Amino acid sequence: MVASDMLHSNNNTHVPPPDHPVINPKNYDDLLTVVSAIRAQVDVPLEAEIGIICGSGLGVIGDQVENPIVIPYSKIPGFPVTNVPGHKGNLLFGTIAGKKVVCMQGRFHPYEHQMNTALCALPVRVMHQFGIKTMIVSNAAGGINKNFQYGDLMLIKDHIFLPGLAGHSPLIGLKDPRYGRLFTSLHDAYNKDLRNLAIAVANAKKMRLFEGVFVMSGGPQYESPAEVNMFKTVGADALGMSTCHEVIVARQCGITCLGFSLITNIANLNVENSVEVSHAEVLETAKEAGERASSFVCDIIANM
Ligand SMILES: O=P(O)(O)O[C@@H]1C[C@H](O)[C@@H](CO)O1
Ligand SMILES: Nc1nc2[nH]cnc2c(=O)[nH]1
Repeated sequence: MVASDMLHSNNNTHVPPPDHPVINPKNYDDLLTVVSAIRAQVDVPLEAEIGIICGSGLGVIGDQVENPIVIPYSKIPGFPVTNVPGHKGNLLFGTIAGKKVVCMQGRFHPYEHQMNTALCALPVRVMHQFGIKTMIVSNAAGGINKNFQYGDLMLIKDHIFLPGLAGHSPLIGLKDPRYGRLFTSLHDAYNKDLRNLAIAVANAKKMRLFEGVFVMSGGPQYESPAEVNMFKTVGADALGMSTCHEVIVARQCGITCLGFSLITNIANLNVENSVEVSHAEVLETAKEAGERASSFVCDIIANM
């Protein structure tokens, strides 16, 4: 086993104390307590207009934040922590291209937290409390579309949220009206104007950029070839283990979303010549493509 494949022997520097209790994500007052705890960490007012979520190995996007205030997740009472290699576990406040941003340098995956998608999407609600109106979300994904190559970027135009369809929606059980509409519409989950802006930016940079449908499975195992074929049949172009629950919560909060996948591996479609998929490979591709992805995000923000 490669070191970076080991889930609990990781490169995170912020290991939480063992008694780090996590809040109830379905209690709105608990959310406000977390927000107050974050505000209490610094003596300057914290606010942001754009939220960013960095996918596996894409923490380099966070390195673009200027004059960052860095708050480790482990220092935020009630906040979950991540143990997945390639996710640093910091909340950053600062600017990109003169715009105020808050960046999650590392996310929470439902497979790490007993499929508690509401808890994993909690940071989106936190970022909303700090004022974000727009969210840029990224992930590392396996490519299904036959045109994809390692390191390609795919704008997410729509999603298939398999855990959500199977009863793991982050909106289940929310009773407090302050959360917003329970029956959230996903008709424009990945905003068309923002996608058009991203396409214009990619064209100006002469970058390869695709648009496609992202499917989220529960993980943490990668998909079997038969499963990949099933997802291909229903119209998916790329496969991951995150993002959909975050975007759903963002839409409930009224946040406009832009999402993209970095194609870190090619998903196996043929059982007879399938190859091993590993998180080490995912991180390796993300490392190679990270600078391109972060420059793309910065240019989008500059043009917003
Ligand atoms: O945080 P993301 O969704 O980018 O992470 C992907 C999905 C799994 O956590 C991991 C698999 O290699 O990368
Ligand atoms: N589900 C899933 N997530 C990924 N993240 C990076 N690659 C993959 C993949 O092939 N499948």
